[in-house]
Amino acid sequence: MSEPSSQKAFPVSWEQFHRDARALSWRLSGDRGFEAIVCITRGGLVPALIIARELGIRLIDTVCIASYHDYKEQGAAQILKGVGPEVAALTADGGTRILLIDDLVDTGKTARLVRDMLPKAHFATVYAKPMGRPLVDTFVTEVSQDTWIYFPWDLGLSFQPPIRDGHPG
Ligand SMILES: O=P(O)(O)OC[C@H]1O[C@H](OP(=O)(O)OP(=O)(O)O)[C@H](O)[C@@H]1O
Ligand SMILES: O=c1[nH]c(=O)c2nc[nH]c2[nH]1
Ligand SMILES: [Mg+2]
Repeated sequence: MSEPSSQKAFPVSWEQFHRDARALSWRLSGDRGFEAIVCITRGGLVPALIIARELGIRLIDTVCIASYHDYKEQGAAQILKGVGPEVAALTADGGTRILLIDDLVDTGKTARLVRDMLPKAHFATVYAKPMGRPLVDTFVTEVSQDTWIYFPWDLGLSFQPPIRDGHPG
């Protein structure tokens, strides 16, 4: 997906991401019987660490999907790797004891692919946009469809021109 300049920017710091992933952990806590986390790489790796730590889940696997090949073009979504044998053993009932994690749902294309693989898994994301929201069971913050979320692992420190010099923000 492109990141047009007309989109609103929602930059997220490491501290804020940690706080939001913890808030998601709170929403997922309680006696829910999750035995494994499956995170959708790569963005799901970071919240999966935080959620696994908070919920005490040690069996963690990945579904590797490549759908946005760079910041300009959205390529066809491709599953590069499915779950391994330990998690596959939990899929006979559709995956009710599996917690699926991603950083965000946008159009829902990625979520739909994974839902097809694990239809009864609980799907949780930190952020959600309206188009993808119906595919997510639990999330923390919704942003508008025309908002681009900037994750801390994609950002760096840079000079900010003073607002009076025409800073776009
Ligand atoms: O709802 P969608 O429109 O499918 O978009 C959401 C997906 O896009 C991003 O991943 P991306 O494919 O950019 O790869 P990455 O996680 O490796 O950065 C994000 O991490 C989600 O997985
Ligand atoms: O860094 C990102 N921010 C987003 O808002 C987004 N939507 C799809 N893929 C995305 N990646
Ligand atoms: Mg991703």
